[in-house]
Amino acid sequence: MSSIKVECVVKEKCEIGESPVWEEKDGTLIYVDISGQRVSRWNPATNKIQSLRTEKYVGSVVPRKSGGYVIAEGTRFASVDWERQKITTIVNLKGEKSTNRFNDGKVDPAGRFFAGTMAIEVRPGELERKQGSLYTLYPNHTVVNHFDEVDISNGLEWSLDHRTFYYIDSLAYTVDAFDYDLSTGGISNRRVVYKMEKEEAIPDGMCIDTEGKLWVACYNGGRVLRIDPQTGTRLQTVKFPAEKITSCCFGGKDYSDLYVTSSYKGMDDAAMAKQPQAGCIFKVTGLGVKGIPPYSFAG
Ligand SMILES: O=C(O)[C@H](O)[C@@H](O)[C@H](O)[C@H](O)CO
Ligand SMILES: [Zn+2]
Repeated sequence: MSSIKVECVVKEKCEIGESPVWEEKDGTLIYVDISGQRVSRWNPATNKIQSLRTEKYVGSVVPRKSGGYVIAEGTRFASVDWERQKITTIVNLKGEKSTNRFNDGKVDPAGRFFAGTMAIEVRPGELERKQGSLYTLYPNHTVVNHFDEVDISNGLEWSLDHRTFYYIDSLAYTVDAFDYDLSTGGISNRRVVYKMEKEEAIPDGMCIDTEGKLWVACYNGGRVLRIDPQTGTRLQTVKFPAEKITSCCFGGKDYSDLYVTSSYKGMDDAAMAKQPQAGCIFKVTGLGVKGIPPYSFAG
């Protein structure tokens, strides 16, 4: 039995930390602070953080094959030239309400950037329902809207054989699956693969391990679950000293550490005093499983 250790490694807090991605070539972790409006890059070797301010709320950041990053920010996809610290619009969403914003996103195994939207929250979890959509930015910069009526578009992942797309609309309290057509990026045949239990609260970001199991961040649940999407069962629970756990990714040597983001937005002084590490990024070691390298946007 391995011994699991949870440690707060990024102490500079995020209001809403999200979208962690491990960069193998530099040994760095990129992530966003959604409402803090920044994209950040943390180097564990030096413990230095570089940040770039965004104009609007930034839902997610992904690596780009040609260098730099792509972000889903406000209602646009934009490229980030990290060297020059410059953000440039790739495409603005057409027909998206200005009261919406991008949330979580991830690149598929063919280099397409999937990201969804939601209404801007009045307070965490309080928002106009069914306003969001799921989009894909293709490498040729066309944008496809897959479906709308989403409450809070969140975690995305692909099965190891690339034939299934996993997706979370948070307020459905489920993890869903679609058949995935890797050649076109098309999705079909939606079904539920996991239903959250009450104390697991709101499903948020997620990632996959090399055994095809999903790690699901539980917002207001202070935990990450390992679930088996084949059987719909929970295999493991890892708890954190912060309730608002937002997302996770594998990283570090051989992708054997789990990096977990969190949020302190909406917490009062009493809650902050009880959870002084809310907003940190945690590292979980000793899980005995590994993740897979992230994909990069191909356009
Ligand atoms: O982290 C995210 O994906 C959203 O941007 C957050 O705002 C929370 O999910 C939300 O507040 C939960 O209700
Ligand atoms: Zn999220």
